[in-house]
Amino acid sequence: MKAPPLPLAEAQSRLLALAPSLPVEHRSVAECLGHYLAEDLLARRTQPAAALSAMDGYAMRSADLPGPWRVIGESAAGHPFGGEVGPGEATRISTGAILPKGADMVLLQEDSARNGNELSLTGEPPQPASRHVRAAGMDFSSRETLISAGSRISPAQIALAIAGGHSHLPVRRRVSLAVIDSGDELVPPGHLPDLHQLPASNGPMLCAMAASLPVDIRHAGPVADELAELVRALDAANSSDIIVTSGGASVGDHDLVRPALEAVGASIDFWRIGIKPGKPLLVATRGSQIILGLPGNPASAFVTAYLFMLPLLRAMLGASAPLPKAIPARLAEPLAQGGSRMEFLRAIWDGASVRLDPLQDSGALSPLSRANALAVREAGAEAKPAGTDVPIYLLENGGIA
Ligand SMILES: Nc1nc2c(c(=O)[nH]1)N[C@H]1C(S)=C(S)[C@@H](COP(=O)(O)OP(=O)(O)OC[C@H]3O[C@@H](n4cnc5c(N)ncnc54)[C@H](O)[C@@H]3O)O[C@H]1N2
Ligand code: MOO
Repeated sequence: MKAPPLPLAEAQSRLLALAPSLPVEHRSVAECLGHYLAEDLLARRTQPAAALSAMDGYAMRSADLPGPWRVIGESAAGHPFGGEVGPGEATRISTGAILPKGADMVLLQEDSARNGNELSLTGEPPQPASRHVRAAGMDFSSRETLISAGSRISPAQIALAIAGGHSHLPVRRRVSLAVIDSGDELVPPGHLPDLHQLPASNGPMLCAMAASLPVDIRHAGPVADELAELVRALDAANSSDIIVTSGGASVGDHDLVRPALEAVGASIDFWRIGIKPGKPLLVATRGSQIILGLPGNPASAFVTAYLFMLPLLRAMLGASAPLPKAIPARLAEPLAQGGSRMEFLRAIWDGASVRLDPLQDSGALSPLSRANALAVREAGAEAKPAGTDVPIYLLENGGIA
């Protein structure tokens, strides 16, 4: 008897359990954007290393308020004042410059008047007195954890790592991914198809979804619906960490992904999951290689890539949270009751509410390209009135990782 389709969460955890842990390498910080940090990153220095001024003005002792003061020198960024500020004394100070010894306050130049070296208060003194002073260690202290292992490295984190004294970061090596289009009806992109044909669009879409991750991608096909052809394509991708096929995953006479996987000695981990679109998803392994057989319908391929291919890549790259996160969103219109599978409906989120695309056929690309969210309808869910919250997955930039 055929096994029933696996529930989504179970299928995802079975796939992620297969993800091998890739070796760690030390990569130049500037080349780490989009990688995941392999170990906690500790600060090698304190920032600011000493108390700094946050404004242009004068540094003095708050005990000497309301002045006047005598200006005895200057502390500029990169050129600290060598002496000490005593009672009734002040130094000129610029933004980012070290607060001179003895001073604990910065008076804005707009709140002061200077005549030669005589300085007087003309506006309000800072409240509290330390308002324009950045304390030593305000940002971070030496040995503090700057970025946790498993975080995806962002532009701000590149800056933080550099400020923390790092030139290289520990990250996993790049993943190699082979994407194969399969189907007799497919013609390569750019070729004008006959009536019985269509351009192979899934492969380039899947490559584009993964492109912003540190992944080396090879694209092959379209491969004909012949066992020998598929076997040749799978063998040609032998050295890739992951193979992703699309099409031929279902039960038709020409759906050859399963027999081809068996022919190359791969073992099927699971086949068919309880989601719509995307039911015929197939997961297999050949040694340490993981093979994802995605369904051929474009929306099915997209949804399974979003829920399985990208999380698998993230997990292999060391992400602490590889699965996408849903947020609640208010329905702009009523939602009909659910069917037997959990659904991922192509939807538009406008920042206030979510509206389903009227065309939900898994063979249609136009709703997928309009969508900026996938709205979830649980299996067997009751009909919901407008205004109810449903979980949605935001497709940032159309679903790139
Ligand atoms: N009797 C049944 N029929 C089907 C079932 C089922 O359970 N019983 N499942 C349906 C579901 S659900 C899906 S999803 C599809 C998926 O089937 P396959 O993975 O075998 O995909 P194909 O049949 O090869 O193709 C489906 C559709 O997608 C087009 N396609 C395929 N590859 C590409 C590509 N690279 N780029 C663009 N378009 C592609 C293909 O031309 C077909 O139109 O099966 C249902 N059937
Ligand atoms: O699950 Mo299929 O993916 O409904 O179209």
